[in-house]
Amino acid sequence: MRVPFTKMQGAGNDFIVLDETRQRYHLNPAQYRWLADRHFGVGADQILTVRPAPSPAVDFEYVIHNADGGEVENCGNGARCFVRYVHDAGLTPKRCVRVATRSGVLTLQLQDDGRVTVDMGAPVFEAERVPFEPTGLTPQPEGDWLRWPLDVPGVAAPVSVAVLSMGNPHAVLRVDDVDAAPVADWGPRIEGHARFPRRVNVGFMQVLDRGHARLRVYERGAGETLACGTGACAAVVAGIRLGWLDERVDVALRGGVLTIEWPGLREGLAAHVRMTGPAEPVFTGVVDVPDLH
Ligand SMILES: N[C@H](CCC[C@H](N)C(=O)O)C(=O)O
Repeated sequence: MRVPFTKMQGAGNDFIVLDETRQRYHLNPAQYRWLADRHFGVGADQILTVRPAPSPAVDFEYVIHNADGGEVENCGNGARCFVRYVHDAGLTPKRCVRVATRSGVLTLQLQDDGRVTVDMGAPVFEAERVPFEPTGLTPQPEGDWLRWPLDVPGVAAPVSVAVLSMGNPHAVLRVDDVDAAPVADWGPRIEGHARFPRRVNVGFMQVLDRGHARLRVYERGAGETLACGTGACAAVVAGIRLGWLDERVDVALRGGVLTIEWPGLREGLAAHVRMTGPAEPVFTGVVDVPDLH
């Protein structure tokens, strides 16, 4: 099947954007995996699909598939690329766009300097809504929150993780040096941990000062990416609640810098997280997607 696409990236997290506002391609997980494959397909961390608004309350539907072909609830870097795409493609004259995802509605604002600010909604802390299964673990209180001593197979001592959702699940670890962090070793062991029924995105955060952090993320369904927007949001929210960070933080990831703001300790935990960062088109193309099952 011949499918036009636009390749985009947000802080090095890269995407294939498919426009289904005029026709549906009805791709299956094997075909999404093929598209994302960096040797046999186009190559990307995620595939983002633009669909018509499902209700008058939003402008578009925003659908996300990981490189492993699975559909997921949210993608922060992708949201920035989404609004850049729909504006540049002339699908909307608006510079502020509301989109429906599987996990809720996001508001996306194109800034004059080309960056994009996304209202990512409120973080979710209830374990059962992440979802996370803490039964039998003794929480470790810190700041106004807690961490969990996760028993990671093949790792001698329990690993302290903060657990929360940005619509998608996140486990956040604090490390002294992201460059030395065991991302490739611990990432998959935690991503597939039995206490995360829907698996989890794993963030490794180094706190530089109360307004600056470095972060690497081993993403659910994609492996380590150069940046993870929801991961940056989750890491900053965790750092604020645990007493390590102030409410506005510049997060340096391997592919770029994201600014995350969350006034949750001042305005209440239901305060929304705001993320600002880049969104760039890279190239357009047409690809013949094979029949795969
Ligand atoms: N791997 C994530 C989806 C993409 C998130 C990331 N690319 C972002 O920018 O938020 C998950 O399975 O929940």
